[in-house]
Amino acid sequence: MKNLVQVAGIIDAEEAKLLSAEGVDWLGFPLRLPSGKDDISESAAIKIISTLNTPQAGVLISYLTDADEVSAFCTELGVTAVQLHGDVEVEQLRKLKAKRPDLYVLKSLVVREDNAEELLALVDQCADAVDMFITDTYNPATGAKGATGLTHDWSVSAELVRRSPKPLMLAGGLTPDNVAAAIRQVRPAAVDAHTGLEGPNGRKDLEKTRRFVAEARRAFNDIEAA
Ligand SMILES: O=C(O)c1ccccc1NCC(=O)[C@H](O)[C@H](O)COP(=O)(O)O
Repeated sequence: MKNLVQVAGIIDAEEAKLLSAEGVDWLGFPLRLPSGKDDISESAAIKIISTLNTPQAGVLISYLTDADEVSAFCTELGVTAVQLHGDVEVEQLRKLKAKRPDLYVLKSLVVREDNAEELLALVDQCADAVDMFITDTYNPATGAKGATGLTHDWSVSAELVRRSPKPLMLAGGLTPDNVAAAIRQVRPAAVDAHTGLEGPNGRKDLEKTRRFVAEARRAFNDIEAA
């Protein structure tokens, strides 16, 4: 799996249609968030996911940590990929892969000021139990681990790419203006954006999405050719 573009935080069918038309590969649905403030209902997400055609896919973004619960929720939603954003134990990751070999499992690595060594150790520990890692940015002011709109030190993500035997998706504060530079520095297999593609009304903006996809594709091509 490489050169993939994901956009997260889908709020309705109209937004999903816009993203699909602009060539976004994976659509991320954050659901059952600890805040209790999901942007979309589960029934609306199920409807949208049922309209997506392979290789396009819907991805559950979740803080669930129990393999059985994750598996059941993925079945309910009809997703083939799940992004685990919580502190999931490696045993649960192994259990999930054993139970659901059909499910593409992404494990988040949330980058803080001083946790690079911890994340490198996590990669060593979990790599056999996941299909992909995703780096994201911690916001110390709010405690948020996702959709912060903040970039992190990309040299940490680049080091994680070099260390990981599994592909890595880069997220955290990516926009049409910085995604190409991020790809050139980090050399990830995939990129993801959420708030950086929103307009003032909080919906994904057509021009930002179009530019993000074009810039990402161009940079992926460049690093492949180099
Ligand atoms: O997208 C969310 O609403 C979300 C909420 C809580 C945890 C994770 C979440 N999303 C994970 C993602 O893949 C986001 O796109 C990622 O955090 C990047 O967001 P942004 O920095 O706004 O581009």
